[in-house]
Amino acid sequence: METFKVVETFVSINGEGKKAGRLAMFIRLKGCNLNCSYCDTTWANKRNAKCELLTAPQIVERIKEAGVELVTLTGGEPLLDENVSELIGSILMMPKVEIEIETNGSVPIKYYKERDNRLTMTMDYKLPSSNMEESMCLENMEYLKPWDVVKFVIGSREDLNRAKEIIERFSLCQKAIVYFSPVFGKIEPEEIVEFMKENKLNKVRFQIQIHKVVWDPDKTGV
Ligand SMILES: C[S@@+](CC[C@H](N)C(=O)[O-])C[C@H]1O[C@@H](n2cnc3c(N)ncnc32)[C@H](O)[C@@H]1O
Ligand SMILES: Nc1nc2[nH]cc(C(=O)O)c2c(=O)[nH]1
Ligand code: SF4
Ligand SMILES: [Mg+2]
Repeated sequence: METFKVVETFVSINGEGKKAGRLAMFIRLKGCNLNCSYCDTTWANKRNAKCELLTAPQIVERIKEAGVELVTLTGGEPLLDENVSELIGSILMMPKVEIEIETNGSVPIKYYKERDNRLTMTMDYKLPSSNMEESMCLENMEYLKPWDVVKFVIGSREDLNRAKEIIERFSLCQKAIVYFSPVFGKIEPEEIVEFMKENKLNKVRFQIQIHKVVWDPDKTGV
């Protein structure tokens, strides 16, 4: 049976996205195809990162034991694993369980177009300060569902202007739920709110990663 490279599993409150504040079981898969300037999980992307090789039924068992109703599949980049749809299918077999996938915007999401709102894509659009913008898969914008999230993680004024451009170019606020969030500690959060006010971004939601306020920002497993 296929196995998945799991660098950590833990239960915490979800600190990001539209399900923020709710208890969630986090499944973090190893490895990433990007190298964002601000990445807070570079340890999980290293070739020699320690991981467990777990089958889909083993992961499902962990979720059942934890007794949570929300699963956040993250990484690294979770959609890089060629068998990930098998894992997603197994998790969705559990009645009541919802799954949210944190994906970096560079991997096609069109393969998941037959889905309902128990499967949410929380997709980044990587802005100039990440140094990864050229890797974005723009075709993904056509496969967003109304319950999906597009997240702009902002580190500079240039990022703010670019985010606005992209929102307009792809009518993103009509297609999905849009968030602006600061690169932690890199930009005054107030500057983002001022930009939203100046530009009347009524449909954009502002968010700060909750877990970095509750715990030490460098702590893993929370
Ligand atoms: C660690 S990534 C893993 C999932 C996927 N690789 C991605 O980038 O979406 C999860 C989320 O954390 C965000 N993130 C990473 N480092 C951050 C930082 N220093 N400040 C704010 N958000 C950060 C990413 O932009 C992404 O939205
Ligand atoms: N509490 C908590 N919430 C999160 N939401 C998304 C996370 C991620 O690393 O993808 C994350 C995380 O690492 N911790
Ligand atoms: S895509 Fe996600 S995991 Fe990969 S380097 Fe960027 S923030 Fe980190
Ligand atoms: Mg995180």
